[in-house]
Amino acid sequence: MDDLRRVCLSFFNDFPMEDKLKYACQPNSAASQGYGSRMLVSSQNDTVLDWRDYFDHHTLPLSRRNPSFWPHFPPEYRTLVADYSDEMIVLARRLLRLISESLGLRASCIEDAVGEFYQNITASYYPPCPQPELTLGLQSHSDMGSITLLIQDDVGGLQVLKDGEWLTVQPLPDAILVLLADQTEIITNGKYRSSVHRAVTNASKARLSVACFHDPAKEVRVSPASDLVSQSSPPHYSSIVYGDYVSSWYSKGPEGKRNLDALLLDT
Ligand SMILES: O=C(O)CCC(=O)C(=O)O
Ligand SMILES: [Fe+2]
Repeated sequence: MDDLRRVCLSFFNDFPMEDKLKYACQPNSAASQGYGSRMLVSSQNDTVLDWRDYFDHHTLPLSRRNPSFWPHFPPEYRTLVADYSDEMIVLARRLLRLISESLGLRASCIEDAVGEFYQNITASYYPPCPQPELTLGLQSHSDMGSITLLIQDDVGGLQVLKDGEWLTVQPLPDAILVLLADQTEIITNGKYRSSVHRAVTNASKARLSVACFHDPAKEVRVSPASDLVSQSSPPHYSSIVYGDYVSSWYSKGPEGKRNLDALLLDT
């Protein structure tokens, strides 16, 4: 984890901008792989940008993994990202099995509902911000997919919303933070909630985090697990094709959990 943080930080800090831009993601396409600073594609000019640069890597399934699109410096960068991807998918699966079992479901229930995992790894770099009170590093959102595994450095700035209050997640060197995401909330019919989080900036130090997302394929239709739904326990969410969920997220923006809230049924 330390090695991964080190090489990611080195890409943002040690590369001249013209070299970084050789890896630029496509400007008008949401979630394209590469280096960028603008996650949301909006037709409006008044969009508030996050105080963040990022590098997004497509890591799984292996058919999407092409390390030649990733930074070639430091030399071990690409191997470290690939190895990290392989380790994190094992952990993500284990956690989803435990979550399924904790609800009395068969262990593979959430995995079966997600189908083949689409994993992306995003390194986020938040430069020092002269007036941190005026902006956010990353606006309030919940992640779209099933489960996110996140590591951060020792600077701190990640906050999670709990009972209406923003709590700062204290950085711990060896901690992997587990953030449940929206599709797990749908599949578990709200028994597990996706976490609302954001990143704040600070005036003096740059901050790095690396998030590993695990999503369904775009064509998968996600709905509450049938074993959790009965006459006495009706579904709380309408089903949705994951690709449609992603499109709406990118076009409207997250604003906390508004995209998930739009699926809530009146029960
Ligand atoms: O930088 C962080 O700690 C949060 C990153 C995050 O939430 C994301 O990339 O979705
Ligand atoms: Fe997130």
